[in-house]
Amino acid sequence: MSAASAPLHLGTLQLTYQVLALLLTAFSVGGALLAKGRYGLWFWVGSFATLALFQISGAAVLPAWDKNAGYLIGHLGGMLSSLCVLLGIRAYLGLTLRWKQGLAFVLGAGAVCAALMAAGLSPRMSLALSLLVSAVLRWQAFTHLLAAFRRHGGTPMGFATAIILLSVVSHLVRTGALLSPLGAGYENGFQSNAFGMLGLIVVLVMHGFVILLLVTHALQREVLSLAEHDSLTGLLNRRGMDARFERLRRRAAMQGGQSMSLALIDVDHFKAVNDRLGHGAGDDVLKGLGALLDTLIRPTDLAVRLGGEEFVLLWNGIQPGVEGAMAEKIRQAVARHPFETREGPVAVTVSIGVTGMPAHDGDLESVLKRADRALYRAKQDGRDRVAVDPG
Ligand SMILES: Nc1nc2c(ncn2[C@@H]2O[C@H](COP(=O)(O)OP(=O)(O)OP(=O)(O)O)[C@@H](O)[C@H]2O)c(=O)[nH]1
Repeated sequence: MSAASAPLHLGTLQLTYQVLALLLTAFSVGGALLAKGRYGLWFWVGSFATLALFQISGAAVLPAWDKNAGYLIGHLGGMLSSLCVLLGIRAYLGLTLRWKQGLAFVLGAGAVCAALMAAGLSPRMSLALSLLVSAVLRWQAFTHLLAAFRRHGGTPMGFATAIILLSVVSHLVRTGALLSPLGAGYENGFQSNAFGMLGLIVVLVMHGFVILLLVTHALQREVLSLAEHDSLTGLLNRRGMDARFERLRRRAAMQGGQSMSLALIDVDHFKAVNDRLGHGAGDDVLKGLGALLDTLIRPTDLAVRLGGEEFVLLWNGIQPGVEGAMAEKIRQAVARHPFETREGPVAVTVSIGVTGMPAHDGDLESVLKRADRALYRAKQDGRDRVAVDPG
């Protein structure tokens, strides 16, 4: 990492690298400010800044005092930068940071590097060790990203994962090269310094790409989530239900054809609530109903706001024939629940049309039609009741 810190003067190449590193730092600070510090971007900024600052001080300042300290500070900078990459990815994925353990690991490795050089071993060995430590930290970052990619997919996440893996490989290759006869000229040779600086620039550009890819991935997920959720209640909307239904149906079919049931829920005389208390209070009722329905289902079931005052519950993996009783429990829970609104508590009732379907031949359109037929009956029969369509 700190091949750049070897010469005691700032050559043209070195200056170019450091200007580039500072420009990239400024660029990512701007990006982080724009993104309001989300996605753990500050750690990425840290990774740039650490590399740049440590390289500059390692190359330009400390060697005048102690050449080995110059090397050491550069090697430490490389490891801290890799730690920033790991923390950035952990923050981005919402994992606990564990920065104290990371810092202790890096500082411990730094102490070993210092001891190696104090014992008369070449800075080459210290660099090799620090690159190995960086590879370990980056490998952890890679495993986190890979797990996230397996869960969520997405091309940008795939590329980001591949780039981090590439950076692990490049660190290992550099370690190998340093330990082989190829690394012999590390301390003095202009060529190996040039090679080292080129490596650093590649790492910085890689970091830049990973940031862009992760931000793209996060934005893509945000847009998809907005498109599939209802803004008032936060429940899935029709599009979100369509997207998940097929997956649920296939899973239920694979698990031995367990059946699914769909309940279509409609608030009774909702127009009267709006007319009496205003649209705002009506919205509060819908929000409260959405929240209540969400608490009444299992995490594997779906709660959906289909539109207006119409909701859907989709139960999967239930025994055939129990859907009527389940819908009745929902009806009673709604009737008992006072909904908090800006105009005070409001009580509403719901009518529910419910129907079951064998998982293997469920077709959402026809199931919805059957539930709608049952709902129509529940309304006709006087509301605040459940009607079952036998399918
Ligand atoms: N506050 C609010 N009202 C909505 C929203 N979407 C639809 N509505 C209202 O919901 C009411 C639905 O009225 P209707 O379809 O006549 O049904 P209802 O009054 O509930 O009567 P029944 O369903 O026959 O019991 C209409 O007044 C719509 O304006 C919404 O997002 N917020």
